[in-house]
Amino acid sequence: ATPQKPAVDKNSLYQRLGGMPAIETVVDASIRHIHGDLRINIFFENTDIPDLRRLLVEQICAAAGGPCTYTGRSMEEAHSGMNLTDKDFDIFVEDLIAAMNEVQVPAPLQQELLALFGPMRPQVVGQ
Ligand code: HEM
Repeated sequence: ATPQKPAVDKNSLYQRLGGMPAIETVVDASIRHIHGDLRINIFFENTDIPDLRRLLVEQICAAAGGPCTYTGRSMEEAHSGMNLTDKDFDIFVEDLIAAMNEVQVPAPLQQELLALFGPMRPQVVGQ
């Protein structure tokens, strides 16, 4: 019989990161770093953080090849009216890296994750 296709590719970034628990750990640490960062935390003052957490987990899980569907808004819509700059984006990425270092994501996997989000810069900045 033909083996059934697995729902989640065993070699996906999702699997190599450590699945859902690992993604939740990364998102929680990232939110902590961003929230503690006086340079950008003002943007989040009216944000429902549990909501943002859920959407970030979905988005990273889906982008990494995991069994999730992102149910949030487009990046343009989510960041519209914020007028984010390249500098803001760089600070955000800096906080993500600090978070991934803290929870000990191996450097090569960090690079893979950042490669998924780097290309979103034009959809996030200047909206
Ligand atoms: C690639 C980089 C980024 C990704 C992947 C990302 C992802 C997201 C996601 C998934 C949401 C929720 C969408 C929704 O509400 O439907 C969101 C919202 C938000 N993002 Fe980002 N984001 C990025 C960069 C940034 C940066 C650089 C800032 C500010 C420095 C920022 C500030 C915010 C804020 C304040 C919200 C909440 C909006 C609200 O309260 O309605 N984001 N982001």
